[in-house]
Amino acid sequence: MSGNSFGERFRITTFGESHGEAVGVIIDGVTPGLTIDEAYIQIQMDRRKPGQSSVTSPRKEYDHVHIVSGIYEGKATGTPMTIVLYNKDMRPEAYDDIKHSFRPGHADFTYLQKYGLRDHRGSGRASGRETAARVAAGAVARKLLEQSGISVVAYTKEIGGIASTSFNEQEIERNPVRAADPIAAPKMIEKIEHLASIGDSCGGVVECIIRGVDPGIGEPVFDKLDAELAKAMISIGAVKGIEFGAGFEAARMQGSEHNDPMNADGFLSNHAGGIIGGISTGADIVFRVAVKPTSSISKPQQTIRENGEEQVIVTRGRHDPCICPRIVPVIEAMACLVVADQIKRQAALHA
Ligand SMILES: Cc1cc2nc3c(=O)[nH]c(=O)nc-3n(C[C@H](O)[C@H](O)[C@H](O)COP(=O)(O)O)c2cc1C
Ligand SMILES: C=C(O[C@@H]1CC(C(=O)O)=C[C@@H](OP(=O)(O)O)[C@H]1O)C(=O)O
Repeated sequence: MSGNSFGERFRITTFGESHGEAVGVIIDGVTPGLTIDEAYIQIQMDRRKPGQSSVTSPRKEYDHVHIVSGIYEGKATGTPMTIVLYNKDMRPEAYDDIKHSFRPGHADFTYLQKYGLRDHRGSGRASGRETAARVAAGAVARKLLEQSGISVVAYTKEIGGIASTSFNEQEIERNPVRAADPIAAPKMIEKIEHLASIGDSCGGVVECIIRGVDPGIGEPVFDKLDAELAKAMISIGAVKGIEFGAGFEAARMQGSEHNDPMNADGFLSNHAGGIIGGISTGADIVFRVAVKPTSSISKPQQTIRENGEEQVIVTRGRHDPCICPRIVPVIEAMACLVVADQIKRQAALHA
C-alpha cells in the first residue's frame, strides 16, 4: 500500500479526547493542487466551537487550526493532510465525583464494557468535542465541492417541539440556535434557557440541503449515496434518526402522491429527497436528522456505580443544554465529506 492507502477515496481518521492534549484529523485523498489555508478552515471551526451563547456549553475553546502536513505553498500535495486542534479549557476535575458512576444516556457504561477501562474526563473519545476534527476535515471537502458548484447548508428545523415554519437562509447565522425562521428562533432560545435553568435539556430536528450535485453520483447497492449519508449522520453523537425527502411520511402516502413526476425540465416534485436507487437525481438532496436531548443534566437521576451499587447522580461540568445549535456545522461537514468521497469514486469510474 502507498502512503495514501485510500488514494482514490476521500477518507478521514480522527484522534484525541475531550480533556486530552488535542483533537485532530488525518485526511486521505485530498486532490493535489487544491488551494486551502487555515483561515478558510477556521471559518467552519468558529461556527462549531463551544462558549458562544447561552444555548451552548460555556467551555471556551478557540479551536485554532494547525495544519501540520499535506500542504505546501498553500496547495494540497495529495499526501495525508493532518490538522491539529489543541484543547485549551479542560477541567477534568468536574468529573472526579462521577469517575466510577455511569451517567444515564452517555457512553460511560458502554465504553467500559468494550474496553475494560474508560477515560472519564469529559467523556473522552465519546465527547462531542471529537466533532471539531470532523468539521476541520469537512471544510477541506467543502472547498473541493465548491469547485463543482455544490453547496451544503443545514439549519435547526425544530427544538423542543417548536418548529420553524418559514425558511430564510440568511437568518441561520444570525440567531444562536441556527433556525431559519426568525419568529421561531427566540421561542426556541427561551425554551432551551428555561430547561437549562431547571437542570434539564431538549433535542430537536436539523434539516440539511445539498444543492448542485449532478445526477449520477452514488452507488447502486451497499454504498448507496443515502446509505453513506445515513451512516455518516448516525456516526455523530446524539443523532438518533434520519429521513430523506418525504421520509417517514412516505409510509402514509400513495404511490401516485409520492412519485416525483418528470417533464423535459426535470422532476416536478422531490419526495425522493434527491436520491433514487442510491444515486443522485440532480434535484436538491434533502434530509433531516433527529437529535436527542443532551444526556448530561443536573437533575438528579437513578444510576449505578461500576461496582453495581445504586446511586442518584447529578452531572456537573459544562454541557450543551441542546445540541442542535452546535451540531448544524457538524452535519454540514459530514455531508461534505460523503459527497466529496462519492464524487472521487465517480471520477475514478470514468478515469
Ligand atoms: C456538537 C456536540 C456537542 C455535544 N455536547 C454534549 C454535551 O455537552 N453533553 C453531553 O452529555 N452530550 C453532548 N453531546 C452528545 C454526546 O456526545 C453523545 O450523546 C454521546 O457520545 C453518546 O452517543 P449517542 O448519544 O449517539 O449514543 C454532544 C454531541 C455533539 C455532536
Ligand atoms: C468541548 C466541547 O463540547 C463538550 C461536549 C460534551 C459531551 O459530552 O459530548 C460535554 C462537554 O464537555 P466538557 O464537560 O468536557 O466541557 C461539552 O463542553 C466541544 O464540542 O468542543
